[in-house]
Amino acid sequence: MRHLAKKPSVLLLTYLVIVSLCLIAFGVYLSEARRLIGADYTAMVTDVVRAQEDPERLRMILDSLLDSADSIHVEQLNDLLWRLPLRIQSIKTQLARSEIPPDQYQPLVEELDTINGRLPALEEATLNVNSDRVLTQAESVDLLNLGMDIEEGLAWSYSELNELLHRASADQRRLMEWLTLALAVMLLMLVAAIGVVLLMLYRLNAQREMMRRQSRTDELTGLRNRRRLLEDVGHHFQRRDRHDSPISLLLLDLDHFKQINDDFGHPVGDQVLVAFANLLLECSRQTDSVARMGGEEFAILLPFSNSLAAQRLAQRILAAVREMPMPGPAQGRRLTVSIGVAEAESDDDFDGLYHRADRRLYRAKAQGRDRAIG
Ligand SMILES: Nc1nc2c(ncn2[C@@H]2O[C@H](COP(=O)(O)OP(=O)(O)OP(=O)(O)O)[C@@H](O)[C@H]2O)c(=O)[nH]1
Repeated sequence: MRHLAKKPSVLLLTYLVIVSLCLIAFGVYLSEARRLIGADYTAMVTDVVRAQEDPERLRMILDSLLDSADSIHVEQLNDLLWRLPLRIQSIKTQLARSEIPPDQYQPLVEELDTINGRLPALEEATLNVNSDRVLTQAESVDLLNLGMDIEEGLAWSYSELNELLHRASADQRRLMEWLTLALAVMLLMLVAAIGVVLLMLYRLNAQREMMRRQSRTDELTGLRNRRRLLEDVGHHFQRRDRHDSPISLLLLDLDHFKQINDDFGHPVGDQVLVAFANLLLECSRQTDSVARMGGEEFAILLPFSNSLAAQRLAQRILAAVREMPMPGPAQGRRLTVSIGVAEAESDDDFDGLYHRADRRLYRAKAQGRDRAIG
């Protein structure tokens, strides 16, 4: 992931590939789903099951007719002969509209057409049958043979058709299952792709935020650096202009810090700087901006504080530094700080305020250090 995050072009490419796959899969799903919606096998199966009763009924009617040439049997036969072509035509139409490949049902259709073509012969053979005219033995055998041929043809066609429809229906169900699975996988991929992109955005954002924080933080002490202090200054001076509230600045410089470095080494000097930074945070308020300006020079910007409040803070810091426990080898060494204090005048900008505080810091050094001049 970290590896990928370094290569936005690879990420973009990966994302595009995933999205393209999703779109292709979705397109296939749409076309297949549309194709399948047209095939209503349930209705066809119902029709065929009903049609399967026809050959049985034909056999029964013919048996009855050969037993007794009653006009009711002739009527029943005529009714069936009228319905059979309609049924055959309806099934052919439904097959033509279905998604079943024609080569699979063509032999059945041909058989049904043949049967359809033989129905008039059956009708003709029973045309003159009535209670006054009994069929001869030869006529009865012909009628029976013709009837059995038709009956067997119908039974075979409908049974094959029934099986074909069940196969097609099972294929349809299987395809729907695959399509549903494909859709689920596609959605998962989409969700994963979006997740990856969001995660990357989050990481990028976190990195940018960390870099922004680092660029405005002093690495050693964790205090604000000069850049961050100048940002705060802009903000506080704007507020001062709106509300006419005072702003003061403390510039602090550790006394003879070079000596600490020389006597105990640079790492101990670093520890002293960190301890001093913590002390400044403890002495100041949340709203104050405590910054390390560089080396052993620090600044505290005090919004809503006049010179008197700033002097009081400076005195507190002077006292606290004198008492500050020194790290490890420097224990027992006394640390002091010199402070320049200034309050912004009404037409002051930050440069003016800074220079006044800096001149006073210089004077504090010149007058023997370990003091604040305001
Ligand atoms: N340990 C440490 N020392 C630093 C760092 N930055 C600056 N210094 C040292 O701070 C010392 C500053 O010395 P000077 O400018 O002579 O000031 P000083 O010794 O404090 O004397 P006065 O300011 O005149 O009281 C130098 O020795 C720098 O090397 C830092 O990050 N860590």
